[in-house]
Amino acid sequence: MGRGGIYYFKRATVTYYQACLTLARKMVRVFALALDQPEDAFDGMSIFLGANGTINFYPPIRVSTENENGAEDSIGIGSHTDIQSFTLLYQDDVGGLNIINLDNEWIEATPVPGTFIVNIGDFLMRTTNDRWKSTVHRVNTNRSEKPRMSLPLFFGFNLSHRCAVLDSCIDSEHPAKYPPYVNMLMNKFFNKQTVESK
Ligand SMILES: O=C(O)CCC(=O)C(=O)O
Ligand SMILES: [Fe+2]
Repeated sequence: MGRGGIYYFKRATVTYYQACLTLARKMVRVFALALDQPEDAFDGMSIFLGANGTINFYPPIRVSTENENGAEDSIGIGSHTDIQSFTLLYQDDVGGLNIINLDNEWIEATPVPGTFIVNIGDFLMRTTNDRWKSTVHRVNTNRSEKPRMSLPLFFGFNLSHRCAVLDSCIDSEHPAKYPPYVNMLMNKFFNKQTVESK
């Protein structure tokens, strides 16, 4: 890519990122209503937020090889949940993303043109007292002919936000499972500092 290419790449990336943020800020209003909260309940938490975007590239791996343990080598992403509030995930048409459904089975998240996948993250799961579950997902080795790309935007509430389980997610059968807490990313950062300074 020449220098001009980098310029257009940056411009397209920033434009995409900003459009995702605009969409995400609209989505938190839908989420608030769905959780029986005032529409603007999350607005103030979505200002100085931690929102990271990445571009994931999965090269095609046509030849299957074994590592020293006899297991098949893989290049993908192991099963995990995203830690922020939610993820807006664009994937191209190659496929390979799997999620665990409510029956605890791995299923394909088959690409649907013109759509995003929305993965609930751990932070929103805690905020909703586990009413909304963070999605366990993984990406398999790309065995297709062509490279795969995905663009996740991990949308988190304000890093300093001290958040409690929403009152609308608590009742006599569902007492609050979590004490008030500061945004997890911040906690993670502090924990890391503490461990490293020991
Ligand atoms: O590539 C994908 O479809 C998912 C990527 C992902 O799970 C992640 O970056 O956290
Ligand atoms: Fe993920």
